[in-house]
Amino acid sequence: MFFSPYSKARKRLNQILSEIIRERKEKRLVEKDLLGHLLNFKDEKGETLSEDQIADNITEDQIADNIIGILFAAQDTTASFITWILKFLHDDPKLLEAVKAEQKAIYESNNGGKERLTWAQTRKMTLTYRVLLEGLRMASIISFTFREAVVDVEYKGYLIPKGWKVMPLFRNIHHNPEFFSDPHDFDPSRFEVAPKPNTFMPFGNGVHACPGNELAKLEALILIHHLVTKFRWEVVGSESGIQYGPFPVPQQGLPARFWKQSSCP
Ligand code: HEM
Repeated sequence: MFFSPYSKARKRLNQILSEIIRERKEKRLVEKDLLGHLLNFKDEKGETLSEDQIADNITEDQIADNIIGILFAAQDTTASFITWILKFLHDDPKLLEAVKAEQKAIYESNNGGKERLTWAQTRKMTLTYRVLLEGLRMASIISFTFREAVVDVEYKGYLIPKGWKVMPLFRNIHHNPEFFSDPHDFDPSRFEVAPKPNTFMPFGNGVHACPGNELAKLEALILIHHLVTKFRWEVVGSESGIQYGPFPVPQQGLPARFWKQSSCP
């Protein structure tokens, strides 16, 4: 059961958050972060989520729940995504060289990294961006989601009655050769052409699509920029296969050694 260590960690996170909430309330601290927004949220009657004395614990639990939900949604997904990108680049030295060349040109135009990487530059990382999209397709970090049919739906001759749960399998869609030729090959060039609508949904779709979509890709672009311009890395003892915990990562993780460019052997 992969849930038990998570339950323990969750309890600990709940405690940490309760302490932070208590401290902020005692000191009347108004922070502008997510917790601050939830603590100071006012409904249409002007009441905050945590003002209601009777339901105080419930609302605090709900606030903690939301924070932990976002930590969970944001942290391990992005870590898993970046791990796969490093593996795919490591496994394809030619592609890695091409990505390095793209990033080196930006690095040089920033006076050898002395000036900061800009937002505009992150918008021009064409090849690196395609590597990210292909990584998201191949790894399909979130393999599926749940929805409920709110009305009777007829789909390809089948009736999905109102109230039935539906489970779209992103991984299967992303690995379907009808939509992506040779789907098990890592080939960023396939994204030179936009995929057909609703065939590429690494961040889901509709009202509950991932709000962290752009943030996760931006983090990966920034990390790759610094990594390939300043470091070299070598995977040690890589094994083929996928391990779920619950998000997919390469079997046994991706043990790797990193060197700063100046001290490369
Ligand atoms: C590579 C990284 C990420 C992947 C692959 C990913 C993927 C997804 C997917 C597939 C969903 C479900 C959408 C649906 O059911 O249709 C989702 C939901 C969500 N994600 Fe992400 N996500 C990533 C990073 C992030 C980050 C960085 C954040 C926050 C900073 C975040 C916050 C959320 C939240 C709050 C939801 C729930 C949205 C809702 O139910 O309305 N995710 N994500």
